[in-house]
Amino acid sequence: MSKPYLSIEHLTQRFPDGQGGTLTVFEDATFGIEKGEFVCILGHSGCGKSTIMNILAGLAEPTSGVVKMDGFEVSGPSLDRGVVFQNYSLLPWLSTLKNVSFGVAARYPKWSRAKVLEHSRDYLAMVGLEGDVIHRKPSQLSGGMRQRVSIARAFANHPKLLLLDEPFGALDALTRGTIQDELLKIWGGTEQTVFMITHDIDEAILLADRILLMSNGPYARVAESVEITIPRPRNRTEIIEHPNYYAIRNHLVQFLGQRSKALSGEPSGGEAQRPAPVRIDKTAEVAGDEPHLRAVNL
Ligand SMILES: Nc1ncnc2c1ncn2[C@@H]1O[C@H](COP(=O)(O)OP(=O)(O)OP(=O)(O)O)[C@@H](O)[C@H]1O
Repeated sequence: MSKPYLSIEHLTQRFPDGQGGTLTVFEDATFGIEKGEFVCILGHSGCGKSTIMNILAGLAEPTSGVVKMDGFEVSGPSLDRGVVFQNYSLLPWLSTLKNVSFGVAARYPKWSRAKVLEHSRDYLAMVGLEGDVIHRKPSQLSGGMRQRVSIARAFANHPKLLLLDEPFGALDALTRGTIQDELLKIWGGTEQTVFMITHDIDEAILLADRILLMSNGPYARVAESVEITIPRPRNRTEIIEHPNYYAIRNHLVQFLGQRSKALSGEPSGGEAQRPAPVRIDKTAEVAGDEPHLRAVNL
């Protein structure tokens, strides 16, 4: 079997627990992501989602295990991997426009200055930032605006892998909806692979091809990989009418409410810990087709 585009193998992270002992956040986590896939990860606070993302970004080293992208081991940050953090991490001494354009200029060194600026402006406009505001420094923007700059900066670089850590958390519902739609549009028109942390179940169902479910730490696991069996294009008002919507949603809620606790706390014993695939498809049942309801209950 060929390896997935992004391959996470035996990933283990331990930290000193502050009391002379060791905290094992996760151990031998093993999963893959295909090129062009949109994958969301859900799990309770502290299970290790940001730790996984930092490792995928090349910003942190795991205790052991490897991450390979396109066959090459990830080590250190790269323009191929774009990151949007919860805390937006903009450069405070640069204007909004320059916060975006400096990355674009690095990504496309042959572009003229005018082209770099035009491209950067287009991406800022896409997240609703136009006019005078793009010449302001980050400190002169609201939290939601800063978050939008950070999103524009990551998207404008067309990274092969887009890593999003709760990117819409600071946004009001309306802006959030608009930017989710923009994200889907950008992603749909490219071969970009997206890995996104969110705490919002409905957002995950709207956006993802697959949702990875993490059990609680310590010894957290990427326990399930739930396929979102709802065709695209998806629309936030119509998606809830789809026969699979509530079946999938209930499965996710049940996992986060109950099984995430029950599954936590077991050392791996050195075995690769792979998520169980879950496919819930009520439409196949209705059609009287062969049964496709394969929800795996561990
Ligand atoms: N540098 C560090 N040193 C010690 N412990 C750490 C360090 N970084 C993270 N941790 C611990 O690792 C665990 C996982 O943290 P992480 O931030 O990855 O969780 P998370 O799932 O992203 O949480 P949240 O949803 O709240 O952002 C937590 O128990 C945290 O306290």
